[in-house]
Formats: sequence, structure tokens, C-alpha cells
Amino acid sequence: MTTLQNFSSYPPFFRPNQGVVNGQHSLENSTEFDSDSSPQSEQLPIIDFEALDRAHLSEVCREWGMFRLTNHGVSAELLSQLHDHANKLFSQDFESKEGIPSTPMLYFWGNPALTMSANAHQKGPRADNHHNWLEGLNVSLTNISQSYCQDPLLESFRCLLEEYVGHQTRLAKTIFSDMGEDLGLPPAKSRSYLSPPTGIIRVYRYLRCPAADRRWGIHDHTDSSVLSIIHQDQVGGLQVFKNNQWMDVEPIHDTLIVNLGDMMQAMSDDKYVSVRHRVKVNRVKERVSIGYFVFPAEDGVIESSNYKPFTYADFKARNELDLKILGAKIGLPRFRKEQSV
Ligand SMILES: O=C(O)CCC(=O)C(=O)O
Ligand SMILES: [Fe+2]
Repeated sequence: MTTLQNFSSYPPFFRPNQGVVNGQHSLENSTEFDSDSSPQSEQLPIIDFEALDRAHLSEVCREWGMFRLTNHGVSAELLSQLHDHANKLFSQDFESKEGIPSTPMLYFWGNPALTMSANAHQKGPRADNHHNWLEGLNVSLTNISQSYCQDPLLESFRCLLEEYVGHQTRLAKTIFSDMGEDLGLPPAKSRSYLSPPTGIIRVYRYLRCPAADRRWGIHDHTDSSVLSIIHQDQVGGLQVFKNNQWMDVEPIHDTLIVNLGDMMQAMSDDKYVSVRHRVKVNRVKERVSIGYFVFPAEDGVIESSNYKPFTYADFKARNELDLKILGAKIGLPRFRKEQSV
């Protein structure tokens, strides 16, 4: 539960009156933006996992690139336990969180590290005061089995995450296989196009922000993944860009949100959409979400008619370079046959 007065769990940068960068408060000199979403004209489509309808899935992937998954087989109890543990971990003092041994869960705050799945979609150099208003734990699935023998809370959270990853892998494989059938991807290719062992989990806590109208939890972006699967708590804040407007993705506890990433768009030759989305922050409430991101095998060559052949390793390296030089991810346009940037 949130204690309004106590900010000892917050990274100092996010404590009221403390976000000072180069002598300037992080909330100064920032223009207010319009974070309001337009009235909902449409509902996010629903895909029932127990009765997967390939024609409907196909349509939703082409038109939306995001859907709500129901009947996914992840118990409401597991989801609640994950959120309870995440809340407990995040409410510890900042110093304790910084001291978490970084394998398998790496603690971070502000902008995610360059190798992470998603990078801000904004133009121009990244300003110091451009932090995403969040902290998180990044779990690389290659070492998720390494136990935290010394710390019971971390260890039981890790075990829950391991169980959760089993479900996410099951869901991603089935959904991807249906997408592959819809797109006519050659089965041999499909195997290198989805590599569950190299996926990641990110557990985020979006922090309360006094200037919620001038800061983002996560800026407008597309994911670099093949698929991303998000479970959010009841606070809300996730938005998706559809029909030239932003719409809220309403929290519903026993559902998951699936979105397609850049790799899926490339594999589908632009038939499917890597969807733009972002997360708002809140003045009075923290928000916790758990994201699962699955990628292609690093060295699997993605072949399509709109893009030059490239691997996920090439894509990552190019994004890292663009972030360093331009302060922004360019992403897929870099790999188009007719390069558009
Ligand atoms: O927290 C969320 O709901 C979304 C997170 C997200 O978009 C990302 O990590 O790429
Ligand atoms: Fe994302």
C-alpha cells in the first residue's frame, strides 16, 4: 500500500524537490503536453485463448497489433501473488533495492538500459530530464533459475516468476504458431523466429509524479520484440495508438495484454502492426506491471520482401548506435529495402 509521505523507497531522482540535474530541477522547463486520451470510440479486441479463432487473430494483428487475452490459463492467484511480492519488493528502501544481486534480477530506474526491449520513440537528443518515471527489475530468462538462497522474499518472487514464465512461453508459442500459419511462414524459419529461452521479464513500478501532465511512465514507443505480454494492476495508464488517437487500455485483473513488436512486423512483411503505445503516470498512485518479451534467435536471419535480410542482433546493435548518436530509436525503417531514413 502506498504511504503518501514516505519516499524512502523512491530513487532520489523521483523524490519531491530532489530531481536536480545539472543544477536544474527535473520538472522545470518542461512544457506541458496533452496527455488526455480521446473518448473511447472502440474497444481493444478480445482473443479467447481457449477458443483461438485464427481468422479473428489475423484481423486483429493486421488492424490493431494489440489485443486482450482471456482464458489464458494463468491463475488469478498466481497473478495476485506476483503483484503482492512486487509491491513488497518495491516498497523496500531504495538502498536495499540497489543492493539486490543483479543476477537474475537487475534493478534499474529511469531510462531502461540500451539492450532492453523498448526504447522511446521520440525525436531529437535525449535530455537528462527525459527519464521514464519508473523503476524496475529486469530478468533475463537465460539465468532465471539461479536462486537467491540468501533472501527469502527475492527467492519466492523468483520462483513465482519462473512459474509465470512457463505460462508465458506456452502462450507465446501457441499464438505465434497461429500467426505463422496465417502468414504462411515456412516452419523451418518459424523455429528461429521465436526463441523463448532468450526472452526477458520486466517488472515495473511507475512512481507517483507531481507533474503527471508533463512526464511519462514510458514514452511513446514500439517494442523491439516479436511479442510482448503485459499484466497490469488496477491503476491504469497504458495507452495504445489507434486511428490517429490515443486510447486507454483499461485494466481487467484476469486478462493479459498482448502486443506485437517490430520483429513481428518485419517477419510479416508489414502485414501485422508493431503497435505504438505509452504509459501515463499518476499523481497519487503507483502502478505495477509485469511484462514478458520474446525475441527471435539472435542469429536467425529474418527474410521478407520489404526488408533487407537482418538478424535480431543486427537490429539491437543498430538501435543502440542510434540511441547513442541521435538519442532515439529509429528501428525498422533502418532495415527497409527502400531505406526511409
Ligand atoms: O507497463 C506497461 O503496461 C507497458 C510496458 C511497456 O510498454 C514496455 O515495457 O515496453
Ligand atoms: Fe512497450
